[in-house]
Formats: sequence, C-alpha cells, structure tokens
Amino acid sequence: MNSLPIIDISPLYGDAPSAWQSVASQIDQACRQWGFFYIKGHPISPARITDVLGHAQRFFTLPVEEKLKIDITQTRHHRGYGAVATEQLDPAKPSDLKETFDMGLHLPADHPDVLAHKPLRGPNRHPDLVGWEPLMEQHYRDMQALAQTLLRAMTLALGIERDFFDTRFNEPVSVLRLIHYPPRHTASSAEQQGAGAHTDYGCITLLYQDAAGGLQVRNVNGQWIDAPPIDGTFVVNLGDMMARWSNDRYLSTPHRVISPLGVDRYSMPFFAEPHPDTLIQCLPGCQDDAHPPKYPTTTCAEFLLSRFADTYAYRREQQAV
Ligand SMILES: O=C(O)CCC(=O)C(=O)O
Ligand SMILES: [Fe+2]
Repeated sequence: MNSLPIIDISPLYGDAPSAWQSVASQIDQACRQWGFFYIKGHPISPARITDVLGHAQRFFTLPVEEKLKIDITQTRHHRGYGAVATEQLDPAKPSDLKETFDMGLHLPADHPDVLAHKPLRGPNRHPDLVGWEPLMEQHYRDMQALAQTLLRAMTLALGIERDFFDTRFNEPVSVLRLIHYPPRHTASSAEQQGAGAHTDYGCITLLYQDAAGGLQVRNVNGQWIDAPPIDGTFVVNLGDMMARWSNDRYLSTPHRVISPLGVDRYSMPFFAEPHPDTLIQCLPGCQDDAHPPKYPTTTCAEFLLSRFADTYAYRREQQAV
C-alpha cells in the first residue's frame, strides 16, 4: 500500500466494448482499496494543460487588488478569486497557504435557477485577461466530459444503469479550480499547510498538478503516502458523495498538500458534482441485510453547502444573516 495505481483509460476511447469491462474492474479495485488512482491515456492534450497553466500563472501574478475585483467572498454562488487563507480545510491547522480561482457552469441572469436565487447557481466571474474566458470555458466542458466517461465506466462496476450518472449530471455544479501555492520558506512553516487534510465533497475529482510535488494521501493504515506528479496523468479521487452513494464501498480518502520549500506550486482540480437537486442515497447494489444504508438521504446542494460552511468562514457569516 505504498504507491497509487496508474490506470490506462485509452480503451474507453476505442472501439472494443469489452475493453470497458477491464478498465472498469481496475477502477473498481482502486476505488475500494484507495479511493485514489492516476489515469493516463486521457484525451486532454499536453498543449491544453500548458495553455491553462500559463494563464493561471499570469492571473496569480496580478496585483492582489486586481484579483480581488472578482473576490469569491463577495458572491453567494462560489465563483472567482479566493485570496490566501480564505479556506481552512483542516480545522486543527491554520488557514491554507494557497490562493484560488473557481468557476462552474455559466448560467445567465435569466436562467430559472438564477432568477430563483438557487445557491451555487449563476454566471462565472472571469478576470479581464485576453483569451482567458473562451479557454477556461472550453477546458471546463472537456474536463466535465472526461469525468463523465470515468463515471460511465464506474457504472459497470457498481451494477447500475449505464446512464445513471449522465442523467444526474445535466447542468451540474462541477467546479474547475486553479490553485497557486506560494512557497514555504522554512521547514518549520509546515504547520501552515498548502491544503490541510480533508476529504473532497463531491463525486470524483480529477487533479492536474505541476512538477513541484507535495500532494499526500492517507492510506488505509493511516500512513501519509506521497502522490508525486507523473507526466501526462491526472490524479483521480472520490469525494464524499460517492462514498455515500456506494455506502462506503468506494473510499473518500483524506489528502493534503505540504507546500514545497522555496518553490511555487500550481494545481488544477476539477470537482465533478451533479445537478444540485440530485438525491444522494445508497445505491441498490450497495446495500443488503448485512450492509444497511449508513447515511441519510441528502441532496447534492444541501450536502455541498454544509461542507462549504465548514471550510469557509465567510460562508458561515453569509448564512448567519
Ligand atoms: O492541489 C492539490 O494537489 C490538491 C488540492 C485539493 O486536494 C483540493 O483542492 O481539494
Ligand atoms: Fe482535495
């Protein structure tokens, strides 16, 4: 249990339907043992990654007043820039040493959910940088498609209808996040972590990380294992909604980021989360007399909002008014 599995998902893009079964069973095993794995053979090109990363670096080097023009704490629908220490993933540690940009599905002002002031629904808030908006909107769509391909493979392992997730990811609340971890300067400053230990909230997360390193995953024996950058891969992990859906057959595993000494780190997680009204309840194949449902039924939006309130002080303040 010292290194994460690497799964080649290129057969999911070929013509042989039987290849799906083999990829699905590798994913199934990784989800049960780790809740974490790498994928290679995915369709997101290296040129795209370089382009998005270059834009992220350009954005994060802007003066903070410029970035705060799209301050996430001034929104109710979770879009825009989060300055250093906006988020505290581990309540036992200081706030995280990272800055972020979050975007979701762009919904215009006249969309029924926006008119009804539904939480997490609304327009994206992009910085005013040439080429930014079309690139990020395209990347969001491509990451969503990749997530849904993986989820379709997972339906084979979970024994549910092939389109189970597709129907639930209509107008999803998935988030594409860009993160900059400023360098840590002394070994003792490890106390303030880049990202404190946490589990993800959603369904699955696809993470690109640059070459700096620092991501760690807690294995089933409670040891922290490095998840080093591997060229051409994404790190995939399951979030709490998938653990709930699968009655903990699939693991939502704690992880954290220790910022490397003296170097900046950039990463880009894509959090795949379904339509806000989706019921998160134990799947039929994941329960029996010996394994009754462990979690009460909730909805995607209700669950996400309660987790956001745990990690963001500004959201607790918003909910109090
Ligand atoms: O930046 C990373 O490598 C991981 C970030 C993370 O775990 C998160 O944002 O949920
Ligand atoms: Fe995470």
